[in-house]
Amino acid sequence: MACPLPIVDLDVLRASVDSPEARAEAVKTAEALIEYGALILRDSTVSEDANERFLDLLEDYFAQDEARLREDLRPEVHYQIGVTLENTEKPKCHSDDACKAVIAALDPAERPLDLEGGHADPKCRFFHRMGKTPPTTDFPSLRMENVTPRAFAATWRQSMDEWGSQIKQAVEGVSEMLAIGLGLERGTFSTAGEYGSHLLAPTATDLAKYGKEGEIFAGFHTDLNFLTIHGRSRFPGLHIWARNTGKRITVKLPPGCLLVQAGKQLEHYTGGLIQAGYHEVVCTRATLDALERRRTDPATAHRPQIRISSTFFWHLSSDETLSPRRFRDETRVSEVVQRERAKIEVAGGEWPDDRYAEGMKVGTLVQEELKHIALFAES
Ligand SMILES: O=C(O)CCC(=O)C(=O)O
Ligand SMILES: [Fe+2]
Repeated sequence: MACPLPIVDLDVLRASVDSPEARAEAVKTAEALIEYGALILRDSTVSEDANERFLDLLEDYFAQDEARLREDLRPEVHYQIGVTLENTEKPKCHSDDACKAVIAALDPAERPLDLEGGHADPKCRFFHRMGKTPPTTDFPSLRMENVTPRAFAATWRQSMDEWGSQIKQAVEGVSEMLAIGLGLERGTFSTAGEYGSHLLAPTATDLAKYGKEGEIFAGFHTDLNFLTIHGRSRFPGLHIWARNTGKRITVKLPPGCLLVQAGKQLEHYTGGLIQAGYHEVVCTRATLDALERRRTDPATAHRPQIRISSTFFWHLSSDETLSPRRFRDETRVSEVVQRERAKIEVAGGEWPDDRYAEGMKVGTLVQEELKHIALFAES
């Protein structure tokens, strides 16, 4: 299916938060996340050149020898900083009956590529933390210094922070538009995420090794954070599923645009009004065409054949308490929320008020989810 995702313009909100146009963009943001679990974002403060520089840096980093990459592994903190190598992170569906049921309910032609093999993903990752340290916390293991790779010591931090802070600001803008669109105070989510353990989290897939049509780079999954934002990748392959249509959507980002997706923290916060979006990354014909262009263009032929995603995971603060009941109470007069409730009721369904635990801390949710994806070793 071609890309039907709504395009939301953050510049409109920045120009004047009280204008009718800003209000319309805010409603569009909430509706897009309810309907598709994703949206395309325009934000003129995010520079495409900065994304390109970031992609170049990460290609060079992941082109290093494995021995050099291993210096940056931190399994003792569940890989939550530094590098994760290929075949470590597992797509959550392996260990989750609810996820398997989602796949079973899809039309066979719209299902993700087969996960039955139970393999971990061939993608690698680098985690660079971008959160503020909370003054007190029940989750002290989150206080960690970032890893600076040896060969890039002079410039790494500055380069990561340059791109990371641009997309962090963009995704915080989306959290504000979402709050307004849901009828909440503008700062509801941005304040709840003030001490979030935000992560710049690019993935890297070796296309020389895994560039075969049908290869799964990242198996069908949802993200465990609140909102995910991605800059453009040089290689297509990301598919998402909208909750209501059950159709696989091939994501095509127009130049200068970003992709935003809903994660598990947002799903829990809203008691399931917004659901974390399922997605996968696979090697398609289009991925291989992009690889062929890269191999044959003299300007890029010498560059590493590695697919980098410029991904950022925006979190709520770990000590924040999730209360779907409070959300329900605070949105009783929200037009968007009530319209959605009515739709569910007309369809004979019920609002899933008690499916999500009341009073769970965000940090606990994260730890539960990390166990599912094989990164959280019990100690
Ligand atoms: O590689 C991508 O484009 C997205 C990766 C992804 O889904 C993730 O990192 O959670
Ligand atoms: Fe993801």
